[in-house]
Amino acid sequence: MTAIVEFRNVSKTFPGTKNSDPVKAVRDVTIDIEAGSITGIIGYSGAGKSTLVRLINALELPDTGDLRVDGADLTKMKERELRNLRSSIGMIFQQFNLLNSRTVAKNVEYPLIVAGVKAEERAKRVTELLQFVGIESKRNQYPQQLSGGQKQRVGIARALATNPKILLADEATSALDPETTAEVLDLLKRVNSEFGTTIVVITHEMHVVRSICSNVAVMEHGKVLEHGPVYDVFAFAKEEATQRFISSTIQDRPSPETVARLQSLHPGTFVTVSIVEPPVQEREHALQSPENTEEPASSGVADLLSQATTVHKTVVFGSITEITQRPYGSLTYVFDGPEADVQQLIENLKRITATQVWEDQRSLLKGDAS
Ligand SMILES: Nc1ncnc2c1ncn2[C@@H]1O[C@H](COP(=O)(O)OP(=O)(O)OP(=O)(O)O)[C@@H](O)[C@H]1O
Repeated sequence: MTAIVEFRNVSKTFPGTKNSDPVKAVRDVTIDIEAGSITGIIGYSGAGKSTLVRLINALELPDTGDLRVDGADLTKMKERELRNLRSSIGMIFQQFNLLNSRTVAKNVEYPLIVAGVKAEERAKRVTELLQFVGIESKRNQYPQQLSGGQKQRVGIARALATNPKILLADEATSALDPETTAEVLDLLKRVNSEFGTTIVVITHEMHVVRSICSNVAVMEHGKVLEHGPVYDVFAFAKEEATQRFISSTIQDRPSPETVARLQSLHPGTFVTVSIVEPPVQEREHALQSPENTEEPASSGVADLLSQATTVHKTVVFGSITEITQRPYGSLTYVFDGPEADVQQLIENLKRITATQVWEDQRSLLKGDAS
């Protein structure tokens, strides 16, 4: 893996005002952003996501730490070099930030004029870009005549005009409806795969991460809590903040209320098992060593269940989805049978996958009219 952005112990504090204390927006962050990746930066409002990303294109400068972008040490650059860096990194925004007094074509042409590209070449490039984002027929219209999705296409064409190696997207789909969001995300995927552009996506929407990102960093209070391949961070989240994020968008486990209702219908021990594959590194290791025949948890779980012949098993809740083309989710079973055999089965399951044994939740149903 080659890093195109390297943060080393980077911090950024905004000075306080008369009425407010200084804000430590980014605290001691050390991460690499992989060249050619689509990396999501997630976290609640105020976590420091925008500041982290604005450090990459030098819209903010670090107070301490080292920051290398495409091999160059940003903290040692002179103002002119910083200006060059800023114009060499594309950026798109939630509110599109188009120039309303200029046509679509003129908006896309603008960065080329700033970069000193000759008129003939500019015209060719603008047409190419508008074709790529699928909006050539609107070239002479003004931004206010366009839908949100069309405006963001113009934003993407403009951001790509100077062939940036890095494209930063700050909540670029948050103002769009779900269908348009999907189209814009597809377009970003094409930018990544056809031009090899590294894309850094700030988002509070987990489905954005699930559908396009290869890597993800989770931020809270200015710190990067976890980062790595999306599947590994999601399936093996260590930090509570990450787990909260995941459960807020992927309802893969029954709520305690659901379990309470199910418990009133089924006698037995309620057990929820995670259905995930091993982390990426372990999987790659397994592929490289043919003697290693480790199975995904789903087949291991199935084997253990079928071996426990004295225990009756009923699936009462299940949600399995895909994250980066790998299974992710859980199944909830009711086990009924001799106590020792049920406990043995649970112990065996715990050895291969995250396994939650539910206490009796039925007290939650008290006062419930239904
Ligand atoms: N220019 C600034 N001056 C002072 N404080 C700032 C400035 N920019 C950001 N902050 C503060 O730094 C903290 C992190 O802000 P930032 O915008 O990076 O977070 P975020 O995770 O992107 O949040 P959001 O999703 O709401 O944009 C916040 O407390 C914010 O108020």
